[in-house]
This record gives sequence, C-alpha cells and structure tokens, in this order.
Amino acid sequence: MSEFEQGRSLSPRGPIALMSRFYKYVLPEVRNCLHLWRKDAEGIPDPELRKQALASLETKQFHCEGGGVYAAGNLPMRHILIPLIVAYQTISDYLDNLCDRSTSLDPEDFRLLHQSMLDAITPGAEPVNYYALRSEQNDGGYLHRLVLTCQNMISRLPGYMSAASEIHDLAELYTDLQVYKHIRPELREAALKEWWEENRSRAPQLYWNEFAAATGSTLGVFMLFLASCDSRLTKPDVSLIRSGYFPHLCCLHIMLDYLIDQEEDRTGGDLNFCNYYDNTDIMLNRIASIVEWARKDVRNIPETPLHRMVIEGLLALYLSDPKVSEQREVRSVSRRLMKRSPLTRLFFLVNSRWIRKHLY
Ligand SMILES: CC(C)=CCC/C(C)=C/CC/C(C)=C/CC/C(C)=C/CC/C(C)=C/CC/C(C)=C/CC/C(C)=C/COP(=O)(O)OP(=O)(O)O
Repeated sequence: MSEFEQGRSLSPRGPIALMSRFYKYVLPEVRNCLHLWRKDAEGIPDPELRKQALASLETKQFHCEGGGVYAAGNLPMRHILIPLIVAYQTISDYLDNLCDRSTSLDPEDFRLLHQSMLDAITPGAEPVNYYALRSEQNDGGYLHRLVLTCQNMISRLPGYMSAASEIHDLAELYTDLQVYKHIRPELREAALKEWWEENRSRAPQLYWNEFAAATGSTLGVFMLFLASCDSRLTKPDVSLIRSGYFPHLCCLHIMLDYLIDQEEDRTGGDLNFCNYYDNTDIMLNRIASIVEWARKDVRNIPETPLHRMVIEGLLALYLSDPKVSEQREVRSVSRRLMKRSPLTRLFFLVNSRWIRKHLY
C-alpha cells in the first residue's frame, strides 16, 4: 500500500521541504514542459498567433513555475500535475495575450476563445475552432494540443469526477472575467459591476473590483487538481477546499498581481483592480484584510501548512518583484504590507530574489 493510500500526508510541512522539492523537481520539470510548448509554438503558421504564443511563454513563465508549487504537494503525481498545470496556465496566458492585443473587441470572440479552457477541464469534450470569430486562425493545432493535454492528464486523476463541477464553476467565472475585462473600454466597468451584482452572494465581504480579481486566479483550480489525486475525494471535501481558496486567497493573488502593475496600467489606460480605492491607505487596509480572511479560510482545509505557505509565498513572490522598487507608492504599500513578516515569508522572499537573479 502506498504512503498516499495509508492516508499519510504527502504535503511538505515546512518552507525548507517545500523549496527543496521546488528546486529539485518542480522547477526543472516545469521548465522542461515550457521548453516543449515553446518548440510547438515556434511551428505555429500564423505570424500573429505565433508571436502571442511565444510572448506568453517568454514573459509569463513564472506563472507556470509558481503554479507548479502545487505539484510539490504530491510528488508521486507530479508527472500528471506538472504537465496539467503548465498546459492549463499556458492556455490562460496565451488567450490573455490574444485578448489584450486583439484588434476585435467582440465579446463572442473572447468567449469562444475561452471555451478552450472549459473544454480543457471537461474529459471527452471535442475541441472546436476556437478562432472562428477572428481573422487569425491557423495555429497548426497548438491550442487543440494544449486542450487535449489537459484532458489526457485529468483522465489520470483518480478523484477528478468529485471535483469536476467546482473546477468548471471556477473556470467559468474566469471566462466571464476575461470577456468583460476585454470588451470596449467604456463598457467594461459597468459590465463587471452588473456581473458582480449577480454573483455578490458568493463573496459577501468583497467589493466589485475584488470579486473580479478573485475570479482571475487559477490557484483554486490548481488546488482542486492536486486534491483530485486522491481517489477518496468526496464532494463535501471539494466544497471545503474551494471555499478555502475562493474568494479570499484567489483575490489576494490577483490583487498582488495588479498592485505591482499599477503604474504601468495607469499610464497605458488599462483596467487595474487596485485603482478603485479613494486612496492608498484604503487599498492597503483592504489588502491586509484580505490576507487575514485568506489565512482564516485555509485553516478549514486539510494540509493547512501548504496553503499558509502559498499565502506567504504569494506575498513574498509579488512584493519582491523588481517592478515594486520602480514605483514609489507601490514600494511604500509593499513595505507596510511586509512589516512584521513571518520568517516563512522572508525565507520565500530570499528564494524568489535568488531565483530571479540566478535562474532567469
Ligand atoms: C520566481 C519564482 C517562480 C519564484 C517562486 C518560488 C517560490 C518562492 C516558491 C515557494 C513559495 C510559494 C508557495 C509561492 C507561491 C507561488 C504561486 C502559487 C504563484 C502563483 C503563480 C501563478 C499561477 C500566476 C498566475 C497569475 C495569473 C492567473 C495572472 C492572470 C490574471 C490576470 C487576470 C491578470 C491580469 O491580466 P492583464 O490585466 O491582461 O495584464 P497582463 O496581461 O499584463 O498580465
């Protein structure tokens, strides 16, 4: 009987164990997957699709590397989790680029593109022409291969059927966000607020911009992939895990992502969910509250130490980004958020800096 079947935890208990798994297994294996997708993307016939696919792999590599942390939660299953997380995150990053750089502002086009993410997590779903509503269409099968890779990996997760509907729900929220976030700029805020009105009972403590941020994180889905490695996973387990991640931990993740892009987005006139507070102090207090809510939520799910480390890791990873020191206001928010940081966070901070300096 395996360690897993005996019910013993496979999850790292502390930051040193987590980082050693990250360096030894996760980082090299994620990079290997990314290398294979890069080779694949180089063969995309349409020059614009090729450019966006390669750009997403180039500039958003850390999304897959960070997401790969979930494979450290079950090393024996990493041969499934890593290709799955990399393929799913790569679809999301590629489509985000296509929507951002799109000449069309057509919500139906964005929805059809993102149907690929829903198909990726639906075993047996038949891929369609996701580019049917735009002019660039010939990716040589790149997006289909990403979708089929996810489906193939998911079919090897023994507990997946218990998690499927919650994963679908999170992916659908992500899809809605990507549609509303990319339509005509003057319609975006109203569309996002209307959507929040319909969904606000899911996140009663969050404002509309924070709810929208929460839906933009892929971490709830990754955590449910990890949980699906357990053949004994039940639907009540899945609900518990989902509410440990969504909305607060997911919200924290994307608010940090937007925080560090604040000035860039302000200059470019891009929507940024951190720009909807009356002043910096209010934003800081909201983020600090979200950290506390996320900490409280993960206390209710098994393997709490791993999720606590994810919270500390997110703060460390994002707030150590070189973009922080280039923005006066963000630097000050970051300093205040990092005040009285626990040792675990400082340890992840040193590691994040080290990785950026030596492994990039
Ligand atoms: C450098 C490195 C990888 C270090 C990590 C090492 C480390 C310290 C590990 C241990 C600590 C730990 C547990 C860390 C947490 C890691 C983690 C879980 C990271 C998350 C990575 C991830 C999945 C990122 C994805 C982010 C995401 C989904 C972004 C898209 C969301 C979104 C809506 C973005 C905004 O889009 P847009 O406005 O269009 O802007 P851009 O196009 O510019 O993005």
